[in-house]
Order: sequence, then C-alpha cells, then structure tokens
Amino acid sequence: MNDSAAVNKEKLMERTASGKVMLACRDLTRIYHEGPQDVVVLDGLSLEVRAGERVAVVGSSGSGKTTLLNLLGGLDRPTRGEVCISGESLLDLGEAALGKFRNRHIGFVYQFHHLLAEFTALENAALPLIVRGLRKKAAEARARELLVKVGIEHRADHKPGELSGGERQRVAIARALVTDPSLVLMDEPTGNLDQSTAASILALMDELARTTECAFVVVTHDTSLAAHQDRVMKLDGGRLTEQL
Ligand SMILES: Nc1ncnc2c1ncn2[C@@H]1O[C@H](COP(=O)(O)OP(=O)(O)OP(=O)(O)O)[C@@H](O)[C@H]1O
Repeated sequence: MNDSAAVNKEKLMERTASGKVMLACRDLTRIYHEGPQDVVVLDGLSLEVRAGERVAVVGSSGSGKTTLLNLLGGLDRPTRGEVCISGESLLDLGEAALGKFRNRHIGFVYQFHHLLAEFTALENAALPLIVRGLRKKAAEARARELLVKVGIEHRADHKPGELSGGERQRVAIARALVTDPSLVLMDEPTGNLDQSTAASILALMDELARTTECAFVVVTHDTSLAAHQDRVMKLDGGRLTEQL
C-alpha cells in the first residue's frame, strides 16, 4: 500500500469510528478476471452512510448492485479500494475475524434467503445469536420477538420448505435483524411480498433506523421502496450518483 492509500484508510477508519458515519468506502473497484475479457463492474466508487440513514441503490440489471453489496458486507474483496464499518477496515480482517465482525455488526437479507432447510423458522432466525454464543432459550426468545415484528410468528415451527416465498423472506429479515446490527444490507427485500406485508417491513425499517440508529443499504428495482429511503443512489458505469 502506498502512503496516500494508507492515509486514506486511516481517515475512513476514523470517520466510521465516530459513530456518526456507519459505513464509508472509497475508490471501490471490482474487476472480474474469470471470462475471456476482464469485466470492470465497479470503477472507483465512493459511498458514505450515516448512522440511522437508509440508502437505496438502484440500477439496471448487471450494473453491479449485488457485487457492491457483497463488497460492503465483506463477502467478496475489491480489486482496489477500502471499505470501513464502525472504525474497522474490512480488508484488514482475516476470514475468521471477518466472520465475527459480520455477526456482530452486519445483517444480510439476500435475494435467495439461504435459510437452513432442516431448521424451523424460529431456529433459523435465532441462528446468528447461537453462533455468537447465546443460549438456545435466550436466542429463541429474541428471535420470536422479531418473528412477531415481521408478522410470521404463527409459522415459527415450520421449516423453510413448508413456507411460501414471502414467508421465507420475512424469516430472512427477522434473522438479519435479530443481532441488533449497526448496518443492514438488503438485496430486493420486498421482492416476494404483497403490498401490505411490504409496508409492514418498511415500517419496521423506519422504527429501527429511528430507535437503534441502524443504517440500511437497500438494493432494489422497486421504485416505491427506493423512494421510501432517505437517499436514492443510482449505480451506473461502476459509480454511484445521487438521484434527486
Ligand atoms: N463471478 C463473476 N465472474 C465474472 N463476472 C461476474 C461475476 N459476478 C458477476 N459478474 C458480472 O458482473 C456484472 C454485475 O453483476 P451483479 O450481479 O453485481 O449485477 P446486478 O446489478 O446485481 O444485477 P441484477 O439486477 O440483474 O441482479 C454482470 O455483468 C455480471 O455478469
């Protein structure tokens, strides 16, 4: 790392350690080398998200939204650039430390929920707390509260295979929120939900942003979901621009 990159990283770590800025990334670049041609998906992108702020990321199919979420959550590493969350540079962390960091600070809602088929909805929602070392009873009590909030408590004892797409989505949202994360990354969180369930998820996000200062980065094609966030950023040509 050259001197100016090191200074840049120190600054980002300081900014996100203050508690006001939850997430900061600079010069984020991701080039895929897998095919016959290099594909530059993100090209020097920067973003800051404050505590309690909700940011929508929109963009055409293939513009790199999922790639961006994966980098912000430390599920993938950038070709170049920095991602800092809560005073920590994700690129400094090895796999085990990164896993711990994610469990402590970040909630994920993926497009394909990744629920464990052999576990019930309640057990799935409680899993991040079990991983953190909480006893089953305490973890499940907290998970049940979240299932109530997302309106799926009546299916607590059902396994994912016995749930509809929208019901699985809600379990995934409960699982993402169960650890009281400081940052939640969502990929099309309301994609499978009817209007009234989607509205209740939006209300829950509002409540959390207000009461816990949790920050959200929400990737979506849903214009009403995007309009509901504090800021809408469009991903195009590998960079973000604010939509006014
Ligand atoms: N592992 C990979 N190897 C090579 N190219 C990839 C890889 N993953 C993604 N891409 C390419 O990167 C680009 C961005 O993909 P990404 O999934 O981030 O887009 P997206 O905006 O989330 O799309 P969608 O809205 O359709 O989900 C696409 O052109 C895709 O083909």
